[in-house]
Amino acid sequence: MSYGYFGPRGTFTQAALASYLESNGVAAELERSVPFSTVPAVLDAVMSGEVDFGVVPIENSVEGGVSATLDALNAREDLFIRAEVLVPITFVLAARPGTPLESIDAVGSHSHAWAQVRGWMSTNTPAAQYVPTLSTAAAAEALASDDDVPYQAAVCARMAAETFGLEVLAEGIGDNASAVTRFVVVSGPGKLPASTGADKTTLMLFQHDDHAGGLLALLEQFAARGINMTRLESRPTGVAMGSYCFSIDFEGHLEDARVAETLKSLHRVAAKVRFFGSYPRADRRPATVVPTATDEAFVESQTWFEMLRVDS
Ligand SMILES: O=C(O)C(=O)C[C@]1(C(=O)O)C=C[C@@H](O)C=C1
Repeated sequence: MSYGYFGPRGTFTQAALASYLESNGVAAELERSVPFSTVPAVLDAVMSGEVDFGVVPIENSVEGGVSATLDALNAREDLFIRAEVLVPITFVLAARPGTPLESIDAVGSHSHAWAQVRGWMSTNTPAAQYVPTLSTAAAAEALASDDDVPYQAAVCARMAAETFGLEVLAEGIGDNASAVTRFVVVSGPGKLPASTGADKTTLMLFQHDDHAGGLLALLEQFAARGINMTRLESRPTGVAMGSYCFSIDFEGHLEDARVAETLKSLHRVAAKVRFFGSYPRADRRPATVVPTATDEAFVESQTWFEMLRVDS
């Protein structure tokens, strides 16, 4: 199997891939994995078959959904999430060896990373301008190799600073010490990972039109079948101002009766349902299923219904 990730070397995404490979007993595959400089490039490589799996960030506990990933997944057909990985995010401020903190007037990093260190930066380098880069590690790589970069420091992972020979000026600079980013392992069509009892499913829902109660009509399908959602985000469809679709993660697997029933109902109610897969939860936390939403409860109600036909 071959793996691509949002690179270059030293991104948090590479750390997520390393953790995924290790937990699957194939840590050595990291050496052969291929970095791509943007999320769309990772997904294109999966679609073209250049790599079998791609790893991209999808959600951060401080900044929320990674729009670049949600939109890029949406813009491509036949991509499915096969696994998720959680990585604790600890940022360092790195610079070329010998750079004094006081001399820094511009800092490069990924926009998601910058948003997570804003407080520390405004206290410790109040004059520093932000320069956006493609990833945290891209900021570190360019700083180490290019004399013309318009910044003197990068916000990145310690691994990126070490990989590119930068000095760590400060560490643990995130405003929220418990920040976590969730990454997903994506592949083309294939076998759905087996149900484990601790799974998540990801969908994108499209409405027929914008009307009062439109989102409620979609959401009540989940509520009525006892399904707990873990993320809900609206994204512009790009068709017209005010036209939105909804990206949703929820507890459960396609093989669970309550999920199957919900999907069938959503197919009736929504203009379009994109199914991005069911996969094991990284934290292995079992789904909360109320007694009225278990597989047995659904089988029992189906049996009752069949009996009505026979007995009446
Ligand atoms: O730039 C990186 O290192 C990434 O892996 C991307 C990314 C993100 O998109 O959220 C991942 C984790 C951090 O929260 C900051 C940046």
